[in-house]
Amino acid sequence: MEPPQESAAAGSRKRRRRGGGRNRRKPPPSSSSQAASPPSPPVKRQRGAASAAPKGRGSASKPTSLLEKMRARLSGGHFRMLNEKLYTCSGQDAFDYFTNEPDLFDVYHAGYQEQMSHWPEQPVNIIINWLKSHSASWTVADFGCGNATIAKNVKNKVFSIDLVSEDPSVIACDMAHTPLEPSSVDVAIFCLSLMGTNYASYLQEANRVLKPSGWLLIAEVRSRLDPNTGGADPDKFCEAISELGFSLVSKDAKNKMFILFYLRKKEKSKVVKNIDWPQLKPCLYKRR
Ligand SMILES: C[S@@+](CC[C@H](N)C(=O)[O-])C[C@H]1O[C@@H](n2cnc3c(N)ncnc32)[C@H](O)[C@@H]1O
Repeated sequence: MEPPQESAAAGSRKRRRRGGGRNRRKPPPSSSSQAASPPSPPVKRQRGAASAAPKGRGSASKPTSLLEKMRARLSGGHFRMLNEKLYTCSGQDAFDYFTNEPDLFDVYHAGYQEQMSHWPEQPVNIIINWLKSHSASWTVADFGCGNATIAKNVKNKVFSIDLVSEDPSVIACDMAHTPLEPSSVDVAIFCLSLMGTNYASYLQEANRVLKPSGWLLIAEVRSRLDPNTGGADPDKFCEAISELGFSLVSKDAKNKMFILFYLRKKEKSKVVKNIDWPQLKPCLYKRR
């Protein structure tokens, strides 16, 4: 598979800098708190900072002046608004929204990184280690890649997919409809990214692009899958994915903030119509 073309993305970035920026769907690669309580405010995202930030330490520097404090408070509120939007609208609506306002992607990710800096462990790091312990020749699709941390930390060929492309290697699209070829990837990853109300269509897309026996890794916020706090029943969630054509290999529920599911695409599966997908509770962050 060829990587997405650089020129289109570079053009897209230039257009955004001019203020009229829009996402461009890249040409298809050819065959080839959780309610965490935020103490410190989000800061502007640094590229690649996700994996570089030491655990348990915020990437934010402490605001000193009153003006800085007010700015931080405003951007924290903005992050929570964007986060709620992503959890309560469809992928297509989210794509249209961020395409029209691509700078909001930075606002969202600054706030997201700030929240993650308080998590004792980040699921993306566990996934990176899992990939490193398997074949580097596997092709990976990272659905909802954010800062493309996975692509930056493994040797594998990674198709990084998100609503906005700030890097030529990231494919900007609604991940319900990617330009990837059918049966073309060995691993599909959703790391805290099953956000839209139509999340089932993202998993259907992963099913389409995965090779038979390919791996599906899903990390989700614990509270979204906790029936005791209004979340979905994790067994029902797994049952629905199984009806889509996957077998659960293992479930890692030992982390405080998230659950990780390791599934494999069945060699052959009969098509189940009308799968009963449980609703995943939006993960809304409290104001700290
Ligand atoms: C919570 S962030 C996680 C980012 C990254 N996976 C990580 O673990 O650091 C979720 C990401 O999914 C992306 N996302 C949500 N819905 C999407 C959609 N329909 N299509 C593409 N990306 C989407 C968001 O833009 C965001 O970057």
